[in-house]
Amino acid sequence: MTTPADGGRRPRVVIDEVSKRFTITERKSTSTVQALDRVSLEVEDGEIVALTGLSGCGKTTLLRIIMGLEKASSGTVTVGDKVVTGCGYDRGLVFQHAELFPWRTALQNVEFGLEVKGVPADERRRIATEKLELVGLGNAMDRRPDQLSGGMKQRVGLARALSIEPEVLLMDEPFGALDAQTREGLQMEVLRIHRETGKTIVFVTHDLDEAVLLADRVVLMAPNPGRVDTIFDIPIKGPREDFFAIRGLDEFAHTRYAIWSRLMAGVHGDAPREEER
Ligand SMILES: Nc1ncnc2c1ncn2[C@@H]1O[C@H](COP(=O)(O)OP(=O)(O)OP(=O)(O)O)[C@@H](O)[C@H]1O
Repeated sequence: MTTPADGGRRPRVVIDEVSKRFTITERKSTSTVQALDRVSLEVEDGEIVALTGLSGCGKTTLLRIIMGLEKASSGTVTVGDKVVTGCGYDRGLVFQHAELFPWRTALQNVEFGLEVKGVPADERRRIATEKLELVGLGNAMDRRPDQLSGGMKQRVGLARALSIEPEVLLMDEPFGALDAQTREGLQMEVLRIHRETGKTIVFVTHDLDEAVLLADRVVLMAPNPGRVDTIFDIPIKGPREDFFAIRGLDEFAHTRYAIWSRLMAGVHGDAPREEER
């Protein structure tokens, strides 16, 4: 790890040998699932990292441990200079479904996290308005969730996560439930917001296009037990918003193919563990 003492940049998130075992009780029998096995990963300040891999490889569990919603069985997660022991305002989470309060307007939903944080009313309104404008919902702030499209609800969820000014934005398949066009619009929004705010972003996706289009690095995980299989550096430099142009690049096709091949090797059971290679 680099530290300020040696002149290097300090990683924003350090995941150190994190393991997670769940105990499952079904009828009269008890079994355990090794959801994560000694996962280590460092995420640089301002970096975008995608977690991908087969169903059940522990992506959501890892994200929830970073968020502090789940406790690791062993190992630690450090965000900034603090070891994670629970939820905190330094991290914001966007879920696959925005989970908005149906009786509150978009503005009031975004204000909710700020209310919990104890921010005074006028300040809450100012911040919530600013974040809704940032995600392009300046004209729909007074609508309730049943008056918003799926994409608009996700934008409210994004604004809500950003309103507490987290250092790290965590997103669990944030666009997985949206149609292709809406999804692409939101992907571009995330890149624009990242350019404007410089937030560190860790997101879970099953969509390899999304992973390669948005991320600086893609972490491919493998199941049984959940672990890091391979980390891919994305060699596409410069602005990413022109998805049409990016998809036409050789680097895009090659990297996507490399991740897909490795993923398929796991599906067919011929992917040795890192230490066995
Ligand atoms: N609360 C829980 N109790 C018991 N087992 C759990 C719990 N949460 C997750 N698991 C198990 O841990 C493993 C990893 O689950 P997790 O949801 O993290 O995987 P995932 O990679 O996000 O899957 P998917 O891509 O299908 O969403 C799975 O075997 C799952 O059944």
